[in-house]
Amino acid sequence: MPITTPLNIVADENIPGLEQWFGDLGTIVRAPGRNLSPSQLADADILLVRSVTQVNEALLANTPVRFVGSCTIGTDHLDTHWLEQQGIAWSAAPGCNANSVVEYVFCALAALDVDWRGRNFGIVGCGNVGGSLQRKLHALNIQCKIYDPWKTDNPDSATLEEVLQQDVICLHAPLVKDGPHPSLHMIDGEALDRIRPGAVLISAGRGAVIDNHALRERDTSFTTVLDVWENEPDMDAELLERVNLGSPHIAGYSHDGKLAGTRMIREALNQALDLPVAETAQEASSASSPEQPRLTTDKSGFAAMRELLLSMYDPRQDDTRLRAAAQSAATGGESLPLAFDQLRKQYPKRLEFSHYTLPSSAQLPNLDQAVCAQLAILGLK
Ligand SMILES: NC(=O)C1=CN([C@@H]2O[C@H](COP(=O)(O)OP(=O)(O)OC[C@H]3O[C@@H](n4cnc5c(N)ncnc54)[C@H](O)[C@@H]3O)[C@@H](O)[C@H]2O)C=CC1
Ligand SMILES: O=C(O)C(=O)[C@H](O)COP(=O)(O)O
Repeated sequence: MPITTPLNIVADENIPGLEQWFGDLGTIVRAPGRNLSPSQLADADILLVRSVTQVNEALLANTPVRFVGSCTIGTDHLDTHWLEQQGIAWSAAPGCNANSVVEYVFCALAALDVDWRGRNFGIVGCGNVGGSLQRKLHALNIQCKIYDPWKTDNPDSATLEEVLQQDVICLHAPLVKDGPHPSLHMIDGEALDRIRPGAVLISAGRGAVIDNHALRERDTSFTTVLDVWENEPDMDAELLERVNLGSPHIAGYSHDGKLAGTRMIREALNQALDLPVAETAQEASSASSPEQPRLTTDKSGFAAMRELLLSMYDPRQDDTRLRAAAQSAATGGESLPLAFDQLRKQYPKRLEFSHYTLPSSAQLPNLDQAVCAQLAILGLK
């Protein structure tokens, strides 16, 4: 159905680049996404959300909303079946921050001082995130096994049991509650017991893919990295004490990934409602990236690679902030759910590796060619 501008747009206040990408279309009202109510949508044509807004009949019934855009990869917060039944167009942003999550995986391993060379990886869920991780591992000559019940023709395809036997296990499955391959609590107590002592488990898909209670109750002999938690933002503070590295669901929070999400939703809206691309948005998208500080290290080998990666992004800072928030909540400060959301809202600007230039051998004589080649595979220019 043809649509005329100006439009009324209601958007999660945490979506960056709203003005550049949607400013030409009409009025933008920003609101906290976690508690959006139907009354805020009484005049809205377009609803723009991130993953914290449950978009369903309870929110949208009897509102004029005709397009819902989620500037995220995940779609488990959208009742897509109901939206389609109602003829409300919708889109998410597949792959928008996949590279950010892959970089998070390598930086988490660097933070834990786990040299990934010579280790075998297992990946659960081989879409944009898992597939990109698999390609990087192949390029780095690292073996991996994949469990993805919808992609059994993958050359690295394996059973979940085999994947859980690897040295580094990365969970990148979406949250699926029904159908032939649900992922809800796919990593239950029995699955956790299969993980080998000394292995590393990294969870950066959705929290409830792991049974958090089962994980908390176990005396695990493997290293655990959790970016996502069951019942966010009301995460289990006791579980945080048990994990080696924790963060408030920010694996995908590179500046690039967030802006890509906003851009992709504008493109999807253009398609759905037959709208032109905003000129200002085209200008914004071609803006060059700011000058980055020169990377430096006097180390060699993996120690050098580790130091360089952590100087671009160090997940231990996310861990420290989350633990401080949990500690403060336990001693009468701001509640952990509020603090969890605040940490995400005030997240520092994090740029992907591609913004950084590989140091030349003249600049860093201790850096051998093999490490330079690996850094290039990881995305440095
Ligand atoms: N921590 C964070 O900040 C972020 C988390 N995510 C989460 O990661 C998930 C994956 O992202 P993408 O790879 O981009 O999604 P995608 O949709 O491209 O790929 C998901 C893959 O998982 C597979 N899958 C579905 N059910 C499965 C099951 N039961 N077991 C194993 N694999 C299963 C699918 O076949 C598909 O290949 C998203 O759905 C989202 O929930 C995404 C971005 C950032
Ligand atoms: O894209 C996804 O899917 C994610 O998990 C996002 O990175 C989560 O970010 P918010 O939508 O919760 O801001």
